[in-house]
Amino acid sequence: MGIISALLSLFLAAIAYGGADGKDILSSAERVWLTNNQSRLVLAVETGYAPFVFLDDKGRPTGLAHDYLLLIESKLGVHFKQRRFSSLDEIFDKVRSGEVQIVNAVTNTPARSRFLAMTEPFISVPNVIIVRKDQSGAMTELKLAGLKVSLVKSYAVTEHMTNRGLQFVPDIVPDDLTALLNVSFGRSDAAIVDLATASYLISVKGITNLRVAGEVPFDIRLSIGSPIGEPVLHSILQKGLNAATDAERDEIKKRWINTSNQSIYSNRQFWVVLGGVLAGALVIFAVILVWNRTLRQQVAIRTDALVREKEALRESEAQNLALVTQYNRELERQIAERTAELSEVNRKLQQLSEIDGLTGIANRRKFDAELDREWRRAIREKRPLALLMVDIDHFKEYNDRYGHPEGDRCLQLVAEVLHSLIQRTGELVARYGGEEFVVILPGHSIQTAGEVAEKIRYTIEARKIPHLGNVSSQVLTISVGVASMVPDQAERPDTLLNQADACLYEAKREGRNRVVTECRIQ
Ligand SMILES: Nc1nc2c(ncn2[C@@H]2O[C@H](COP(=O)(O)OP(=O)(O)OP(=O)(O)O)[C@@H](O)[C@H]2O)c(=O)[nH]1
Repeated sequence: MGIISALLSLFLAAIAYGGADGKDILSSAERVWLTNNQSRLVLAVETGYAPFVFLDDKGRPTGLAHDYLLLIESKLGVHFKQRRFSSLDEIFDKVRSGEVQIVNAVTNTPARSRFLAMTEPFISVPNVIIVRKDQSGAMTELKLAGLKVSLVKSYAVTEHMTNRGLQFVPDIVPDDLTALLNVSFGRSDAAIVDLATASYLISVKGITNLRVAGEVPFDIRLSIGSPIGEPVLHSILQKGLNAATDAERDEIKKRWINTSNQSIYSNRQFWVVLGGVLAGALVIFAVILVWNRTLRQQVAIRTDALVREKEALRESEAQNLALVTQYNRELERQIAERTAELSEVNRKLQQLSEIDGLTGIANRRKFDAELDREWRRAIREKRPLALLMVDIDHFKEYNDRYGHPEGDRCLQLVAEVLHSLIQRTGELVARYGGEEFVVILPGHSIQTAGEVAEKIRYTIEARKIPHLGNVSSQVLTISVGVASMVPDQAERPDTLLNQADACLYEAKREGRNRVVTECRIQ
């Protein structure tokens, strides 16, 4: 039954583990043992031993030693149960009580070797001398003489340094960070801290003024410990550790220990990166230059096109303006022409409206307006205004005997005579209606007006125009009524008109062919 169980375990272990090359690094017995005991194996995880083993921001175990343990787990094809502890002393207690079987970051000492079996050290970290950057030169243990040096209490390296009879002034501090800060703030001249811890704390805490100045000949050598009573486990852990390749070890080391205490400028990778960055910058610069030039060319082309468009627009506007100006001038000329024509037409219309169509002298409308004007002027100037009223004698007889057209010619003849005799400024001859004419004589007294009237009468008679109907003389004659007065505001032009008309009536009554200047209004 025992043999069957062992074979089954071996079979299950073979199924559970599948190495990359298909070979198990453990012996069959070890694999069986591991499979049977894996559930009781507990890995102690120390939570505050940075950078070797500690908890990250999210509370997950991490660190250099933890990475080694993960690597070993991968090599062995197992996953150990974990328990967390805040101190190594606590872990040792649990090892002694059998609750912890694996301690993954522990330095071998004679005391510890009494209950822990240690693997070969998987990492050896030098203890280094840390100084401020403003302290130049390399450091050795001997050069520490006379300087104040911070060392961490109960560290093996502290015991080592104090037992060497060196002439420095020891400053014992509780932890690595205090030692580093003492140097950073000038409270100590130097600190002895392992390179991994120094590198980790300087980076994480952002301490920028420290540098590694040298080493002390005492390394930290970390091993994986297992209870002294578990030799198979010790062998398994050692085999897992042995399976780690140099490349894997280097990778873990690089991840946690910054060895670039030398100048960054001596780092080839730095120059490669710098070269790459510079080359990239050069390419970007060239691209920007080309782009810039292309943009400038495009801007120049576009600007040129815009200038040409603007010029064309300006020319077009100028042409349009010239056309509009020319058109406006032509319009203005035509308007002026039309206005002049209209003025002329209006003037002619005005004239026509004031001229008698048959005789060509002023008509009744013109006469009324002129009489009114001269009446007011006479009032203003207090001068006399005279009026002649002329009527052809027996004109009905003339028409009847010679015909109406001949009558018209007779009227035209009388008008012509009147017009030829009445020429002075302000004087006016008008056809009053039918065969009656009127003459306005501004400034004439009744006497001078009578003289003018007589001259007219005489001239007409002297023409000897045959008028057989005019029984007394057989020629065309006229009768004239004359009136003259100095008008005043109280009177109207009708007064003068009525007076002249009354005199004309008197002339007719007295036998015609005569001038009457004095009469009474009936
Ligand atoms: N041919 C012509 N005759 C006109 C015109 N206007 C008026 N007459 C005529 O003039 C005449 C006036 O006649 P009457 O008023 O009787 O006066 P008269 O014959 O001149 O008589 P007395 O004035 O008393 O001497 C009428 O026969 C009208 O027909 C006109 O434009 N042309």
